[in-house]
Amino acid sequence: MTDKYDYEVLYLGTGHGTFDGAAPLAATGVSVAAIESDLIGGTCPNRGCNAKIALDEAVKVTRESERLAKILEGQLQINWTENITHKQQIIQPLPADLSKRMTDAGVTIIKGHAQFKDEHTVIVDDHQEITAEKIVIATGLKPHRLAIPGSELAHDSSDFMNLEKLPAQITIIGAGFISLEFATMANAAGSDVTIITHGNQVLRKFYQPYVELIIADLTKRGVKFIRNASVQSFAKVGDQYQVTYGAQQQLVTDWILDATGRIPNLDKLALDKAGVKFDQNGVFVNDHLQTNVASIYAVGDVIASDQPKVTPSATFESKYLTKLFSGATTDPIEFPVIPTVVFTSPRIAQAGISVAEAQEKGYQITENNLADYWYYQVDRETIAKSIQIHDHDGRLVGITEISDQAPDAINALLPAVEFKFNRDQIERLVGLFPTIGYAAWHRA
Ligand SMILES: Cc1cc2nc3c(=O)[nH]c(=O)nc-3n(C[C@H](O)[C@H](O)[C@H](O)COP(=O)(O)OP(=O)(O)OC[C@H]3O[C@@H](n4cnc5c(N)ncnc54)[C@H](O)[C@@H]3O)c2cc1C
Ligand SMILES: NC(=O)c1ccc[n+]([C@@H]2O[C@H](COP(=O)([O-])OP(=O)(O)OC[C@H]3O[C@@H](n4cnc5c(N)ncnc54)[C@H](O)[C@@H]3O)[C@@H](O)[C@H]2O)c1
Repeated sequence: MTDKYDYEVLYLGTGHGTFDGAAPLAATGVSVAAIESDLIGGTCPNRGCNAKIALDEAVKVTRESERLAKILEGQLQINWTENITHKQQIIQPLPADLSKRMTDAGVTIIKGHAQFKDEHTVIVDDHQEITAEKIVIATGLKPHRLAIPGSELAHDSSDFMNLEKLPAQITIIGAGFISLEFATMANAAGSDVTIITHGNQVLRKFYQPYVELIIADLTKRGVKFIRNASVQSFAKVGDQYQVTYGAQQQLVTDWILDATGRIPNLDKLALDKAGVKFDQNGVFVNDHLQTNVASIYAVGDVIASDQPKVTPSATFESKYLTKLFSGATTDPIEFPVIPTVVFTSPRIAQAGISVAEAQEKGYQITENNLADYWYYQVDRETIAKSIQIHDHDGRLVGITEISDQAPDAINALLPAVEFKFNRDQIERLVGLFPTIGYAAWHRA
C-alpha cells in the first residue's frame, strides 16, 4: 500500500513474465499484486513448456529404444491416455506451488479478468477497482485462429494436450514450433499426421538444412507435408472433417489443429482507456520496458519485440523489472543471447549468430557430423550435426545443433557465446568426461 495507491506494482497476468520477478520484488519490501483470469503460472507451466515436455518424454524414450533395437528387445508403444495422465500429474500441482511461492514472498493474488480504467487503475471482473503506482501488462499470447469458414471446428495446442484419446488422423495447419513438436508426438503415438503450410518454409527461424533433415525423418515415419497451400475452409462430414486447401483440393481427417501462430492477448483489456499504444504484434515499449504511458510497463510475450517469444525472454525481462522497480538499476535492459529450441525428435537448438548472418560477415563456420563422434554413437544417433561460428577474433559467437541432445549441448556452450570466449578461454573450461557438455566444449 502507498499513500495514494493500493499497490506500488500491479501485474496483469501471472505467467513467467510476472512470477519470476514479482516474488523477488515483493521480498524487497515493495507492495505487489497480480491479477489472473485463468490458471496461476500462465501458459508455460499449464499449457506450454512443462505440459508439452511431460508428454514428449515418452517420445524421446521410444526413439532411443528404437535406436537400441536388438540390445533392448521388444517394441515400445506409447499409451496416449496414460501419457496424458502422467502430464496432468506433473502440471496439476504447479498453479498452487507458484501461487504459494508468490504469496509467501508477499504478493497479493487477485483472481479475475483485468481491464484498464485509467493509467493507474484497473477494474477486475467489472466491479473491483484496484490502483497502483505502476502497472505491468503481462497478459501473454493466445492462439491465432484462421478466419475461414468452419474455423470453429479446429482446435488449439491446449486442446491437443488434453486429448484423452489420440485421433487416428490429425491435420495440422501451420509449420512452426507447435506444429512440428505436436506432429512429432502425435506421429510417435500412432496418429496419421498431415501438415499443411501456406508457405514453403518449415520452422523458418531455424537453420533450414537441419529443418530439412527433420522433415525427411518425419516423412519417412509417415507424416505428410503439403506446402504452398492456403487452407480455405473446414466442414463437418459425418464424424470427420473436410479440409479444403490449395486449388480446391480436399482431405478428410478426424481432428484439426490450427497452429498458425499466437497473437497478443489484449482484447477486453481496454488499453485505450489508459492510452497505451500497441499493434497486432503487441504492446510498444522502450528500452526500460515502459510503454508510452509513464506508469505502465509490459513484459514477456505480449511485448512487440524481436526477442524470441519463449520463457527465457519473459524470465529475463521479469527479473530486469525487479531490479528497475526495486531501485537496483536505472539502466536500460540489455538482452543476453536467448537460445531457442524446437522439441522435435531429434531436436534443433541454437544460440547467437545464425549461419546466414555469419556468411554475410565472413565469419568462420565449422560443421561437425556428430554421428561420427563415438559419444553420439553410444545411443546410435544418426541425425546429429552441429555448427560453430567464430568471429574474426576467434571468439565463439554462434552455435546450432540437431540431435536428441541438442538442448543440453547448446546450454553447455551458452556462457561461451554470451561472453564471447576465445579459444584460450574455452580451453580452460575442462568438463566432466564423457558427457554431452564435454563433447560440446571439445568442438567449441
Ligand atoms: C504449446 C506451447 C509450448 C511452448 N513451449 C515452450 C518451450 O518449450 N520453451 C519455451 O521457452 N517456451 C515455450 N512456449 C512459450 C512460453 O510458454 C511463453 O513464452 C511464456 O509462457 C510467456 O510468458 P508470459 O508471462 O509472457 O505469458 P503467459 O504465460 O501467457 O501469461 C499470461 C497470463 O495472463 C493472463 N491474462 C491474460 N489476460 C488477462 C487479463 N485481462 N486479466 C488477468 N489475467 C490475464 C493469462 O490467463 C495468462 O495466465 C510454449 C508456448 C506454447 C503455447
Ligand atoms: N520450443 C519452444 O520454445 C516453443 C514451443 C511451442 C511454442 N512456442 C512459442 O509459441 C509461439 C506460437 O507457436 P506457433 O507454432 O503457433 O507459431 P509459429 O509462429 O512458430 O508458427 C506459425 C506457423 O503458422 C503459419 N501460418 C501463419 N498464418 C497462416 C495462415 N493464415 N495459413 C496457414 N499457415 C499460417 C506460419 O507460416 C508458421 O509456419 C511461438 O512464438 C513460439 O515462440 C515455443
